[in-house]
Amino acid sequence: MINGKIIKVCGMRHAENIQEIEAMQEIDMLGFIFYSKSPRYVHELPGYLPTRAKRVGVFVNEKKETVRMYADRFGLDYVQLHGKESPAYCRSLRAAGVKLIKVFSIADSSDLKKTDEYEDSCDLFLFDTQCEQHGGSGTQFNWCLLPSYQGKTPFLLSGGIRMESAQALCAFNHPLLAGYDINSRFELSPGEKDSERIRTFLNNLKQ
Ligand SMILES: O=C(O)c1ccccc1N[C@@H]1O[C@H](COP(=O)(O)O)[C@@H](O)[C@H]1O
Repeated sequence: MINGKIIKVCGMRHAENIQEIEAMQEIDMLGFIFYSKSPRYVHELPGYLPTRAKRVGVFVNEKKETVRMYADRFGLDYVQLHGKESPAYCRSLRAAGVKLIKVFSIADSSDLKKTDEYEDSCDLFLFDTQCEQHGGSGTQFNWCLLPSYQGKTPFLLSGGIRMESAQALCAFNHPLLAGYDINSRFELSPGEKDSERIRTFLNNLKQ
């Protein structure tokens, strides 16, 4: 955590890279993408999985049985849902013992209204940029829309966060901002994170 905010690094898949990134004690969550159309898709069990950082599995409109299978096989602490999953779908996975992050793609403030029916069904929301590929666009959305979020579920901020975003992130606040999720802007290649860039970003967040 940095300044009380969760730090999540998403799109991991190589054992050594996972170990290297997990060694940064500020990082709380590591994400694994189980969406086969993603360039970060995890097609085989990595030789190392995090033991300290929480494991987050990312899915898009997947069958519940498949999500449960991955949750068991990878020992997932959280599932992060980027598709059109319903509140009932979220509740039923949560009842099976996994924590739930529901993603909302934000293009205008009406998209924030969609969170209403998911209150009490999720542990965290995640606000991301609207894009065709469901996530990993590397593009930032307009954070100025977020003050109109008046729900009660804490949220992670995502979508195109990059090293240069640190100053703007420090200046941005919301009572329910729980943390930041970084992904494609910190890569050497899809699914391989650049530890130096991440280290610099974390240091900049501390200032
Ligand atoms: O990264 C992907 O390829 C991806 C594919 C499908 C769904 C989600 C995906 N990633 C998530 O997208 C957001 C934003 O990423 P970025 O910073 O814009 O690259 C993040 O939560 C990733 O977990």
